[in-house]
Amino acid sequence: MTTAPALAPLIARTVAISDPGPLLTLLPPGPGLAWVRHGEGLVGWGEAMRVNGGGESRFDSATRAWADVMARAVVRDEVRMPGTGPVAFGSFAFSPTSPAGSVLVVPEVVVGHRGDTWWLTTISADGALPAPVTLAQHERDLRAPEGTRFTDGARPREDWKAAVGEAIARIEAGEVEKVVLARDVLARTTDDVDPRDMLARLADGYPNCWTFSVDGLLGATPEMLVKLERGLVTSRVLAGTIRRTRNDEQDLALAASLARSSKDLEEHEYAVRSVAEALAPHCATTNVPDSPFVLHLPNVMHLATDVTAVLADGASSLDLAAALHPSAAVCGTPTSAAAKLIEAVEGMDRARYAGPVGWVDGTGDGEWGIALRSAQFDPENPRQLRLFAGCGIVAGSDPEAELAESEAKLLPVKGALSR
Ligand SMILES: C=C(O[C@H]1C=CC=C(C(=O)O)[C@@H]1O)C(=O)O
Repeated sequence: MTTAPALAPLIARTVAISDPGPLLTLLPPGPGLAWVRHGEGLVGWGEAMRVNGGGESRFDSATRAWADVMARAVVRDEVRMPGTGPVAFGSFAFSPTSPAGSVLVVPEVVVGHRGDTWWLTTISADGALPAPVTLAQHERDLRAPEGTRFTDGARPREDWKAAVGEAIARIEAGEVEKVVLARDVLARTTDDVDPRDMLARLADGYPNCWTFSVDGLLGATPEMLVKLERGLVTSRVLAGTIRRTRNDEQDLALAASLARSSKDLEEHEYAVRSVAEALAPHCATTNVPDSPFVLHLPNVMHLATDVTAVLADGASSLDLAAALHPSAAVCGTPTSAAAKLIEAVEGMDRARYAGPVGWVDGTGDGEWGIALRSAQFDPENPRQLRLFAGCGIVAGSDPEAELAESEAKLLPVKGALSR
């Protein structure tokens, strides 16, 4: 783990501001940070502090580093809402063995919006007062470029289908009940991609999702691993998917069949159970609805359950994300056997795809989504990105249908990169 700079206290000041325009238009050129849904959320830029980590202890070391920083911080917060005061954006690798590790970034500037309130937080980590900031809007290009080429990533499609077949055989042999297998796709664009345009397209096309950007990982996830706000815990669990057609009537019939599909209900149940069990040690009461609802997104529909709970042990949102990861929505059941099966048959490094991504504030409140429907920029090459999608596999799965489902899940990011 590296923490820099060393011992100067973090100094942060939050003030209310008038509506500065849509959050995503405020990002200046460069690697921006974002967590936005329906126009609300946080954007940040500059880097007051960065904490890199990795391995099994990546969550612990991030939690400890953030607690140390906050213990020494000097904060003047005139707004006092979740997300005001200093915040850290973070992204964690799915697997402890991934070289992608983890990162927490404390920006120098954060702009937030919630309801009728907008705020500006300025942060410094060198002991000096934060520099004043003038906000400016930057028009974004919502039209995706032409000429982007997509090619198979670590494995050709036929190989991936064979891996799904292998997973089904192992499920039938009783090794696991459910496993999530993912694949990657490479995108090569003809011009440099401006991440801010990509974010604007994702937010425009998928307003019900959380559009995020942390350290070159961008996406629009529909799945909230955990949100903690003043003691109330919420988690949106997704598992069980059907592709949308372009016909509303047909989609309604498909939604009804999804809600009755025993294969999808089984896949969903595993995911809900894994979340409820992981929250239980931290919470006084947990409310799990009896049956899921169908979440309609422009590309797919999912079985969805909103789990709510009341925090009992003072855990932070980052602690809860660590306890919940990896849920059965991205790993499987039982967790450790499914993780081993993924290592054995998936054939790629997921890096930070399917890991927690989000933010935490100085009180521990925060929002951590699962980094789905996402792409990782190549730090060496702004014309190359790695896209990811995965599918829950149970005994009743079919490799061809899973490949088609993975393609449907790639649509948001593909659509943000090509016309
Ligand atoms: C693993 C992914 O989706 C998960 C979330 C929702 C539905 C899923 C499914 O039906 O397989 C997956 O569990 C992905 O989008 O890459």
